[in-house]
Amino acid sequence: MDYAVELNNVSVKYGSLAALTNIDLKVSEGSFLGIIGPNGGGKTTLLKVVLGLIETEKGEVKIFGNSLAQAADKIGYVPQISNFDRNFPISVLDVVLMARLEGKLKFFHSYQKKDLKQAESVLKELNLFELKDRQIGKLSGGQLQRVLIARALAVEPEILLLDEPTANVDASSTAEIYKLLKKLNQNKTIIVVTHDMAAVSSYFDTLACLNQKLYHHGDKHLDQETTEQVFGCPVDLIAHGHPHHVFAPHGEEVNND
Ligand SMILES: Nc1ncnc2c1ncn2[C@@H]1O[C@H](COP(=O)(O)OP(=O)(O)OP(=O)(O)O)[C@@H](O)[C@H]1O
Repeated sequence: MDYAVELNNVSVKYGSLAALTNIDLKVSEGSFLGIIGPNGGGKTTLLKVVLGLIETEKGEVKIFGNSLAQAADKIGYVPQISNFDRNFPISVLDVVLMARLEGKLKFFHSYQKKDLKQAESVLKELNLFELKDRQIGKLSGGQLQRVLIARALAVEPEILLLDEPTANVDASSTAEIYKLLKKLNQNKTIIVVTHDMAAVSSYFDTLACLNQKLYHHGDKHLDQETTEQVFGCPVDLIAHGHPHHVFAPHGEEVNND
């Protein structure tokens, strides 16, 4: 069986800094994978490797069994909101439409009717249609995050990669975004980089822990030893509570006291 995403022995260096070392990661089609790890642990780098945005020092990346070059149009990417210029004078609809042009930005290329139709359909699906003419600087954090998800969906991807999709949004928008992702997961493989431990316990079906090396990939119940290895510090520093309490699935809270 081909995996949606497969990394075999992948290493990445920035100059002399090893960002990823010997990563083996196999993500089954239909997974909802959360990637956690400390700041600077290589999470964004890993997403960029899957997108083919950075060269690996060694190793192999496959998307549905094919090379990246053959599969680039199967992947949608939602970047960290902090990397997005909110002051850019552009409307919600334009942000989503621009995704349809990427990769084919040639002279004389213009939007076709089907581009507009797809962009509008995605905006409707995400309850954003009434905001389509609004300048992106005038959106709330949660709305902007959903616009960036709409942008990624406009290319009709089979795999969706998201980098910290709830970092700048309030609790109710966070729940709304994860519910949306869960719905999208019905027909897409989803990979999310996050620091949101509550989301890990409630929404993801598998978990990967990254700190230059991949310390864990599998179910979302982490033992204390692995967590300390990954984060290099006592777990409650990062989870604000008892780790098993935090990682227990919804409705099955474990009391470690
Ligand atoms: N373009 C770059 N040039 C040089 N070093 C880089 C570059 N991008 C990232 N790094 C370094 O590589 C390491 C991994 O960075 P990366 O952004 O992948 O980590 P991360 O886990 O996503 O971090 P965070 O949780 O803080 O977003 C860090 O030490 C970072 O400083």
